[in-house]
Amino acid sequence: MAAPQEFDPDLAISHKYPDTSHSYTERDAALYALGIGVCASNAVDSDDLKYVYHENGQNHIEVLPTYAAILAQKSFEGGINIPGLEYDRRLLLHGQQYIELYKPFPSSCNVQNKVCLAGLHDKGKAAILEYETKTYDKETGDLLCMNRMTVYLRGAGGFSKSSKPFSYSNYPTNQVSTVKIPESKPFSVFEDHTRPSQALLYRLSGDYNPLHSDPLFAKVAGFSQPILHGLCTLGFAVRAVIKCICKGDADIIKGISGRFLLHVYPGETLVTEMWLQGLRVIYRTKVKERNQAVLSGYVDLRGLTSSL
Ligand SMILES: CCCCCCCCCCCCC/C=C/C(=O)SCCNC(=O)CCNC(=O)[C@H](O)C(C)(C)COP(=O)(O)OP(=O)(O)OC[C@H]1O[C@@H](n2cnc3c(N)ncnc32)[C@H](O)[C@@H]1OP(=O)(O)O
Repeated sequence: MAAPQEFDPDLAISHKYPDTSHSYTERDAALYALGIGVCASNAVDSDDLKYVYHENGQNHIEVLPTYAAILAQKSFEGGINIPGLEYDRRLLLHGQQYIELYKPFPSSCNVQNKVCLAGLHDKGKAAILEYETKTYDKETGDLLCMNRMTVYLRGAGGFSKSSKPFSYSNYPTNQVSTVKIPESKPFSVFEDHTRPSQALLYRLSGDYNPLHSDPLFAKVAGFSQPILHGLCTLGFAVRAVIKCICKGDADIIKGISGRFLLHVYPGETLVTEMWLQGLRVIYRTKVKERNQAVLSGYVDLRGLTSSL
């Protein structure tokens, strides 16, 4: 058997990832919307219906801003590959997601992704990888969105060659996803229910990691049952912001950031608290049954709706 390759973080950073292309249709966008709870408790909700149905003669269905993360994840369908880094794929967790939105998404589109490794950190007990993906409309060449996905690889740290832990990032520190939760009463609170089958529905949008569907795999990964995709929880949280702060107008969202603090089990109730600070909405999502915070972050707006 060949000896494991020694991991060289500098080599990993300089590794070039190939561009990838894919297309999506209205059906993909609607399936995604259903996967993050759209219309689940009210099939005629006026804020929700436009994401799954051509209401009132609407020509196209609308695409939710968090669909940006699905566009980026398509580049990782073969799994995460970082040259020379050995890791147990069962111990991989989604740590953070950062999204910049430049244009509303067409209801169907051919897109091209350009990917690079934007960050790599040795946390001793874990390695943290940050992948930046820029997604372009292939026909017009327009940049639609940028995602930075943070992957937390339990058990894969300890690769630093000096006593100072290896840490590299190619972006400004003010874009990190940790937020200070205000001590004041939230501006708005929204409660929503995930279903026991939520992850089984959500995975059809492209993340087929068995952590979210296979009981045995989930146990080996350290969970009593399959857990919800982090991006599904993020989708629920941003829907709460769209409903309570944007008054249904998702086009006013220009940026989204979230840090996954704890796993969610499908079927649990999500309570999202929101605080308005200028054009930034700070949010925190808790699982009601366990009274534990599972996600926190912010949503940046282009402006406020006049009804607020
Ligand atoms: C494998 C095949 C896949 C194929 C599928 C195709 C797609 C592939 C690409 C997609 C990749 C995403 C896959 C999606 C997976 C999921 O959705 S998993 C579910 C969502 N995520 C979670 O449920 C994780 C919830 N969070 C936690 O459980 C914990 O926060 C943690 C991540 C385990 C960390 O906890 P802990 O080990 O106790 O950390 P600490 O001791 O507090 O901190 C250590 C350092 O790490 C930093 N850190 C902590 N948490 C995070 C985080 N969430 N994100 C980023 N960084 C984090 C922390 O700051 C510490 O650093 P220092 O401060 O420098 O010490």
